[in-house]
Amino acid sequence: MLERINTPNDIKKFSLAELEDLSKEIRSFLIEQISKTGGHLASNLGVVELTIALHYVFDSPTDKIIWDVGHQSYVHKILTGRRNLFDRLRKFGGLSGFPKRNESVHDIFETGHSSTSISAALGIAKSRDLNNEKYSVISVIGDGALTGGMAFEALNDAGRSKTNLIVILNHNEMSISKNVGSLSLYLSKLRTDPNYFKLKRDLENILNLVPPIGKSIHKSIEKIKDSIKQLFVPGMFFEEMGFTYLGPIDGHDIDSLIDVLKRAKKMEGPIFIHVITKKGKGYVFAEENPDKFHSAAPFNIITGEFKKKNYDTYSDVFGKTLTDLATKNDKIVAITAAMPDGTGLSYFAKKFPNRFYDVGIAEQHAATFAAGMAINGYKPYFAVYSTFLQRAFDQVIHDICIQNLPVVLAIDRAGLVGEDGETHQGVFDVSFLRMIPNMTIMAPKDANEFVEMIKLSSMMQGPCAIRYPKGNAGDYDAKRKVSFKLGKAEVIQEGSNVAIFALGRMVNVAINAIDKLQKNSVNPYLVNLRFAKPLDVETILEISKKVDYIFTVEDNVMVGGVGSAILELLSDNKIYKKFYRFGFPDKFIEHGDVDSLFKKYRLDSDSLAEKIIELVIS
Ligand SMILES: Cc1ncc(C[n+]2csc(CCOP(=O)(O)OP(=O)(O)O)c2C)c(N)n1
Ligand SMILES: CC(=O)[C@@H](O)[C@H](O)COP(=O)(O)O
Ligand SMILES: [Mg+2]
Repeated sequence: MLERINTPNDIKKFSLAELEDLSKEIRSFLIEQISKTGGHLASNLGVVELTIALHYVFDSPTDKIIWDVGHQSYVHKILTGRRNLFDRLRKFGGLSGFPKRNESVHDIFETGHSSTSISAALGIAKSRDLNNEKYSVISVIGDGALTGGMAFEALNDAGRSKTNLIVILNHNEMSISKNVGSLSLYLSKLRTDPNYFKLKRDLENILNLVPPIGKSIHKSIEKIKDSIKQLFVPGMFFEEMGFTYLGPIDGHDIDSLIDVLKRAKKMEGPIFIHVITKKGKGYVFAEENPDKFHSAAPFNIITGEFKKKNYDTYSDVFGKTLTDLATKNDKIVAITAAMPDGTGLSYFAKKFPNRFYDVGIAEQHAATFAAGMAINGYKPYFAVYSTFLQRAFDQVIHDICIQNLPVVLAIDRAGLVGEDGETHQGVFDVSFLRMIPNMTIMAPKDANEFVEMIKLSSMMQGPCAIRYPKGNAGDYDAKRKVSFKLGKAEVIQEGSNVAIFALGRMVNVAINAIDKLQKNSVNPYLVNLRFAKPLDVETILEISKKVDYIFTVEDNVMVGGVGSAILELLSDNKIYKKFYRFGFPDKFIEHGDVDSLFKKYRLDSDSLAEKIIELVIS
């Protein structure tokens, strides 16, 4: 059947049985493809029927479907003519794993970070009304994404707006890990108690039988109705917020889904549809371990096994080291915004469940929550992906740094993350943290240094950030002591005439360029900066005075990065040398494997050496 689908119109004449067959075919296709490429399998398996029903009932792209986070948009991509591109899903130059407007007219709004879809949908709906146009606008949001503050801000605004808008909650009780929070408990209550739904219908029928006798009596009856509803009716929270609540609906029953979507399409005002799904549906290993198949590496379909990982990632090193430190320091607490596994904090959570906090997809709250704990004498570590820390920019300034609180930002996935692309590359943190007073920023060149940085951070009296990359941390010995001091760089190699100042992961890129440089008679000083703030002013100035050429290397955007910081320092000290910055340009970095991207942006060792040779020799 898939062969016959090139646009959503192609499914509109299908019978229910054909739609059900189609859902099976799509599931097999997803499992087959993602087992080879990797990708967000479990979330997509969970929305197969919902996506089919949406495209069956609505007319995309006239009707606008907006996917929150967008990691579950693969089925939508299959139905909108992109099936043949799945061999290159998330590969360099291939199909994106998220909605992209330049990929298809059916991708209405670009996403990647969570909890934005209701705001975007409301904006589109409001502007549609200003234009006197008629079409449906639908936001599809997961229960995990619904824990994000923006989603509440948007519900709050949309509910009183009376605007025609449909919000579909895809409720599977999972974020990446088990979903958390009181709203999640409330939703689960609605999901698991079938009496609620029946009671709602019965109650409404009974209450509607009460005849409106006289204006004031009518008012009193309405009040009584409201109080009774308040006590018993499911979805009352959403109803009270101004939405018409429909549900809960079995999200794997296409017939019911089509029915409810058709009803919603005809209704006025904001509608909230509560759809119950199973994350990983239809693939036993993903159903049993939805977290492992959330952002899955390639796997064996028959056994459900991933290639064995025989190394520690930086996240593992972080999780293990912090757990170690916390055994000796009972003030250490750990915070995540819905990423306990990705950040390595699951080690900590297992050993210290009472000192571990998963606050949901709520980075802003997490940062200020950390500040609150610090006020009371605790030492909070907020472990967060670089890209998601962007959400908490003001909280870092206003709640942590102004009060100079000893919160540690453990910034995972700093620099390129690769396959997730523009929305996820962690290439801005040095720039946006560097300008904040009181902030210290470190970046390790390897795991041994990383362990020292974590230890140092546990003793710091003010805010600090450690940024480290995704992936293999290489060999390390947690017990090996690295000579290390706050604000001091490491001079790896003495040289003449040329200096290279490199930060974090890029130090090794520079080390690997040395051979080629020396073969071409370029003998540089090589400095591992370790600190992007405060800079090691003494070492940088001393070496800079001795050379004619200065190169800085970082895996951050060049705008405002550590290269800019050194340039400012030299200028302030009236040292004017030939200066060249290696880093990411002033553009968003697309998806692809990290090696290809480093090559494209000429940040691999060969490109580095070639450029330096070109500038110094010619
Ligand atoms: C601001 C932000 N923080 C964290 C993430 C990482 N993240 C991606 S998907 C996800 C869980 C989403 O859960 P849900 O919305 O319920 O979708 P499901 O995968 O269950 O279908 C998380 C935490 C993100 N994309 N954006
Ligand atoms: C969609 C999203 O934001 C996450 O699922 C992210 O893709 C996870 O990235 P990692 O695979 O690096 O943990
Ligand atoms: Mg979910």
